[in-house]
Amino acid sequence: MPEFRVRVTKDHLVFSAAHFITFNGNICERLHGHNWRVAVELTGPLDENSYVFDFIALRDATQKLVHELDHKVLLPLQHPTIKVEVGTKEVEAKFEDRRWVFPLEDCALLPIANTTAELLADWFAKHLCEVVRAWPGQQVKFVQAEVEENFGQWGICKVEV
Ligand SMILES: Nc1nc2c(c(=O)[nH]1)N=C([C@H](O)[C@H](O)COP(=O)(O)OP(=O)(O)OP(=O)(O)O)CN2
Repeated sequence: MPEFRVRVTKDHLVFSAAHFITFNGNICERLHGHNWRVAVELTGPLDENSYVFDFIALRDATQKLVHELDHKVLLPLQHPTIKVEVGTKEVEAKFEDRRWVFPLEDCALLPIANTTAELLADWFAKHLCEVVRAWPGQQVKFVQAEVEENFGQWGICKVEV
């Protein structure tokens, strides 16, 4: 049996956002930004339209997620050492003796452990999985999301539906 996939990537599937990650234990980056590009791919059999999944529906669902992150500060809610406290108007992030305060509306509060390209791809893939699962008649097997942090540097996550 041939394997079928659909893939969507567009010039507008890009979000400009700020973040900082930790790596190698306790090294914490300075706050900085990227123009992150997103591509998504679904694998599965063909339906009665000879589609794996409608490109348009996949594009629009991905665009909604991109919009949630665009022009935001990306903050990880499950980081072991970056502590994020969400107030009514502001968000405070602390790492060791460093502290950042942002307006609440400027933040994307993400249930992930670090804002790496890989974990952002995981966030996209899991949200798209929910969209796909709710789609009538779909038989998609895998959802893959790819996030490019800088030119040619992609984090990729593939999840089973
Ligand atoms: N596998 C991963 N490796 C790295 C990630 C990641 O998410 N997954 N992230 C980073 C940092 O966030 C870093 O900021 C990457 O940004 P980049 O601009 O590519 O790195 P530079 O500091 O070298 O910036 P230049 O503008 O290219 O000098 C690192 N690794």
